[in-house]
Amino acid sequence: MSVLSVAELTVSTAHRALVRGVSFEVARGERVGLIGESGSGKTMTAAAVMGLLPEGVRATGSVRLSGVDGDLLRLRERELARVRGRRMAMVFQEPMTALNPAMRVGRQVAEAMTLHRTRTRRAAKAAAVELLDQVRLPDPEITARAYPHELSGGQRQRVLLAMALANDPEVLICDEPTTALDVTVQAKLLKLIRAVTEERGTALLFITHDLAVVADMCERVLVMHGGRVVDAGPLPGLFTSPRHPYTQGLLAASDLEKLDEHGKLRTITWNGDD
Ligand SMILES: Nc1ncnc2c1ncn2[C@@H]1O[C@H](COP(=O)(O)OP(=O)(O)OP(=O)(O)O)[C@@H](O)[C@H]1O
Repeated sequence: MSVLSVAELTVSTAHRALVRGVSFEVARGERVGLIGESGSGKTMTAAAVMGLLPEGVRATGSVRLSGVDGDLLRLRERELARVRGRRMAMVFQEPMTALNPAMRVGRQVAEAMTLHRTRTRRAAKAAAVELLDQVRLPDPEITARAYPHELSGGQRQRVLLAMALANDPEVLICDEPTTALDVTVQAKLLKLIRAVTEERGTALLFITHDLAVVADMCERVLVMHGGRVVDAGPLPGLFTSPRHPYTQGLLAASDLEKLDEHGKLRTITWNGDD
C-alpha cells in the first residue's frame, strides 16, 4: 500500500516550469531514490511534497499521504503545518541553517514533539535524550545540552535526523543529507538512516546525485531530467541493465566498472573495505 502518492506534479514560477508532470508512489517502509543532475528538479519535487516551496513558486497536481484527508497541495498552511514534521519530515543538506543556533539541541528535538503535542514537555525532554541515543550520538545527556556550533557536521546531521524522527513520521525525505560531510562520516550517517528507517518501517525518499549512494540505500529509483521523471525502476536492475539513454549516460559518467556481483556501485571506498 502506498503511503505517499504524487500525481502529475508540476512546479512553476511565473516564467517557467521547474518540475513537469511528475508522478510516483512510495510504499510503506520503501526506500526510493530520486536522482538526476543538478537543476533537474529533485529539490523542487521534495519541496512541493513538503509544502515548502520558495516565494513565487507554485505547484499543481496532487500529493496524497496515507491517513491525511485530501490533497496536501490544497491544504491551508495551518493544516499543512500539522502534517509536516509529524507525518512526514525532511532532513536537509546543510544542518546549520535548519537548526536554531541559540537553542540547545536537546530542546530543539523536544520541541519537535511538543509542537505537535505528541508528548508532554517533561516526556519530550526524556524522549529527546533517547532519540539522540538512537541516532548514536555519544553521551546523549551531555549532547542534549550542547549548542549546534559545539557539534561536528556529522553530529548536527544526526540531531536533525533525531528531530525528523521525533514524531515517528510515515515518510522521511532526505535531500543530499551527506553531501557536506567527509566520506567516512557520510558512510556512517547513511548506514544510520538506513537502519533507523528500517527499524521503524519509515518510507524514505532519498535525493542524491550520487549513484553509489542510491545503489546502497534504495530499493527503487526515479531518474529526473529537465523537470521530468525520465526513467524509474527497481535496483539494482535499473543500474545493471539500464534501458533509457539518459540513465545509460548517467551511469557511463559514473563508474560502471565498479558494479560488484550484487549490482552495487562501488565508487565509495572505506579504507578499501566496507
Ligand atoms: N527559488 C527558486 N526560484 C525559482 N527557480 C528556482 C528556485 N530554486 C531553484 N530554482 C530552479 O528550479 C530548477 C530545479 O532546481 P532543483 O533545486 O529542484 O534541482 P535539483 O535537481 O535539486 O538540483 P541540485 O542537485 O543542484 O540541488 C532549476 O532550474 C533551478 O534553477
